[in-house]
Amino acid sequence: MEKFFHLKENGTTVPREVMAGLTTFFAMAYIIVVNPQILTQTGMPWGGVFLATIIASIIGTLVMGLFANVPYAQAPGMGLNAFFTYTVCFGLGFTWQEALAMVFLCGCINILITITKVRKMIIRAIPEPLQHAIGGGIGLFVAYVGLLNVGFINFTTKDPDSASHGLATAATPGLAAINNPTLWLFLIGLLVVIVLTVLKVRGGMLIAIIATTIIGIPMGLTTMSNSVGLGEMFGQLPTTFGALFTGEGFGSLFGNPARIPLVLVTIFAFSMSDTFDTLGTFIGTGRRTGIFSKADEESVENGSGFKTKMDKALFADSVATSIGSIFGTSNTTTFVESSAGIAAGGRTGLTSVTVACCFALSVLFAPLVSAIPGAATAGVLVVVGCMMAASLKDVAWNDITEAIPAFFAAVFMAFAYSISYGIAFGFITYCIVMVCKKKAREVHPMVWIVAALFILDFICMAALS
Ligand SMILES: Nc1nc2[nH]cnc2c(=O)[nH]1
Repeated sequence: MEKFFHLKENGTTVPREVMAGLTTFFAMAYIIVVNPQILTQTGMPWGGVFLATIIASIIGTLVMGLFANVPYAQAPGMGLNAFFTYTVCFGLGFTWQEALAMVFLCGCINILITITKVRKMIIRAIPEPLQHAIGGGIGLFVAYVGLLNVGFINFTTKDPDSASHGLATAATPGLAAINNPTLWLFLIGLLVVIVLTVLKVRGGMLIAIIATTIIGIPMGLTTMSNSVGLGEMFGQLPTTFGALFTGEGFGSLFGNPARIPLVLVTIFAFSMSDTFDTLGTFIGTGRRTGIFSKADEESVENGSGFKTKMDKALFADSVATSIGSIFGTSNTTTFVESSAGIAAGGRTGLTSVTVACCFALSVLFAPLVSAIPGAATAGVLVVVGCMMAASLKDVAWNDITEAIPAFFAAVFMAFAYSISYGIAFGFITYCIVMVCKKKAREVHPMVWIVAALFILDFICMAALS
């Protein structure tokens, strides 16, 4: 164990890693039920997506732990499963088999830009203040994921008459009325995790999740209502497994030449979002905790192959998407919830292996795992977000030229509910600021390229919508 994971060298122990793994798993276990809820709207079978979600998470997380030896867990991401269902299938009219084929190609592009070190070159090119802003912004994003999951922040639909007055008709965000048991349980959980964190109780996050789940029993919130038979689940897996390679997947995707530009633009949008989601997660969580050192990030030209932790972690992330799509799920990505386990002391791949074991057990204990209410984990995500927001202190906020790109990167991440779009706005405004300062030449070519690609992405998305 010691030899494989280098626990001493990373200043950690087996119990700490296992505790961190459990913390990360409980913080992200909701994806096991939420991902099927979203993807089945496209017509995919529940049991098949449920198993695909777990299998993709196990494989992706194991590769991360055993190959890269870093404490990150992977699962199908919430941003991209919504994009898969609502934009690609509902909006653009692709079938779920065709959408899976595009996710597979997006995974292949990820692998290509990882082995050619393009992803790492992008990381290196990001100016330091933007890196801090991305780290802090991920904190805002994590906290927002928690608040939205539990409905503490909700959206009230505006009066449709607003349109006739030239006003936006979309929903207005606001604080929910605290008049239901879910929000009471969330506040209890938040209180528990704040107290345990401030008192520096070891395993405080995990204790908070378990305690809140137990408190939820008499409140009727910790229930096993999501149970499905194992036989039923395995019976449905063949419907999703390999569906992308059939005539309904790749066969039909490239069968109509008139639709190929649309297919290419959609794959491009998938890839931009997936790539920058991961970069943001690694930069945001890995730097401050020392999981990835600066030297690790900078070693890009010094070697070929996968020599550093960062190279291996990026590779682990890139293979998971294609593997997940073969089993039947949208893009698998490195979860920001891994930061809960990192905050609990996780530093090596043993944390990830623990998460992967929990995912494997969750097939057998599906009703039990799905019984953990969102209200029990949301408080942990808010406090983890608060810890990660510390990176914002390294931005020189009184220098407006640094503050503008940093603000856009950090705050848009939460406003747009997308790590990638936060990074997009950070890059674009950074280029604008540098041009105004007559320092355009100092901008790394990679930053120009990425900013231009994001603008192209926004134009394509606007044209398609
Ligand atoms: N990085 C990341 N973490 C997540 N956790 C839940 N959904 C996501 C996602 O889309 N990206």
